[in-house]
Amino acid sequence: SNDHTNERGAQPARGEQELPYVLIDCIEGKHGVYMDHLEYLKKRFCLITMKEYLENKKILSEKIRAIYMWYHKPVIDEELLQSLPNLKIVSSSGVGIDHLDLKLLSRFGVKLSNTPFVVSTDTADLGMALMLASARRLVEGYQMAVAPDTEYFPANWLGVEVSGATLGIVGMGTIGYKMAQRAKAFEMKILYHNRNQRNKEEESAVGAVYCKKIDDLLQQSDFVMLAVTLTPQTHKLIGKRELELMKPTATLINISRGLVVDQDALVEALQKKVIKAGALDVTYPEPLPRDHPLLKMQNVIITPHIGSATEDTRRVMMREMAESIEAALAGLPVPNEVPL
Ligand SMILES: O=C(O)[C@H](O)CO
Repeated sequence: SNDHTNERGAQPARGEQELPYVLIDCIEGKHGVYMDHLEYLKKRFCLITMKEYLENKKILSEKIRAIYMWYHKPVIDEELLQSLPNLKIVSSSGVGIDHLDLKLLSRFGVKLSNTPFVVSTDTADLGMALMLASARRLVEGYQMAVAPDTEYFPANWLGVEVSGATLGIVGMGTIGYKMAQRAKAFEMKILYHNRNQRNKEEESAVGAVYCKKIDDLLQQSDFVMLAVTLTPQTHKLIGKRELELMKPTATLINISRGLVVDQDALVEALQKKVIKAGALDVTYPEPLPRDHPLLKMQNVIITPHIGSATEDTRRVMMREMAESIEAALAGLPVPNEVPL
């Protein structure tokens, strides 16, 4: 796909500036960036796939100046960094950076950028969708509606009410706050737990009440929404003890990272009805092995890590990633730079 040419398919003419070399994986197939975006990228960069890089390491290693890390690929390790002496920036898609070793990047003097804000609206929308779908049993309802022998019994097809219920948001960052804005429109009572309390204006705009202790939030919420970043502090934040603090009628919704929850403890809590239901956009691993108990439970909904998966958002993400690379290579302030 790439013969180290510029957008017109020709080697740059003498005197014409060579496009900066950017390492990218997954430019084709179902994991790839969109074809029209690829055109956009090719106008700005000389794209080198991982395969091409490995085949022509000697020629390419000094030329590559940026990595376009689309959905955690290529995997960046010490060996790769060592082989790229002129690498200036890793531009990573999405908000989460738990797939990267920040200390390693900083040791190699490589900058990092992500796309933190553009994903928030869609991810909050998905949190809402999971909460509603779980509470109103949409997946089961669909299965019942399309079953060949279906019969409708209005009296025994019951979910739980979302409006007026208490939503506990764990992690009141950009996504958490957007969740609160949506939940307000659903007339929910909103509790939140966060490292730092939001200011009074922000709290009162959405009617959110701060719980300094996560335990208070867990005990009072009908829906617990996880919207924290995965860090050593939030790793398995929700375990057996926390699940037991939740109401037996409560639902756990996870739109952050699978590892924020002790998944074995969650399976057990759902099996034993310690909590009512789970709605998960994230698990570990992803996807789960096909025989995993979470895939067989009636009270669990799982989506395939699609928080930011709308066409519009993914397009903005791709563009922002390219802009961060251009800025870094031009020595300009890098939009969405992650401090290392
Ligand atoms: O962090 C994000 O933005 C998504 O989960 C994809 O990595």
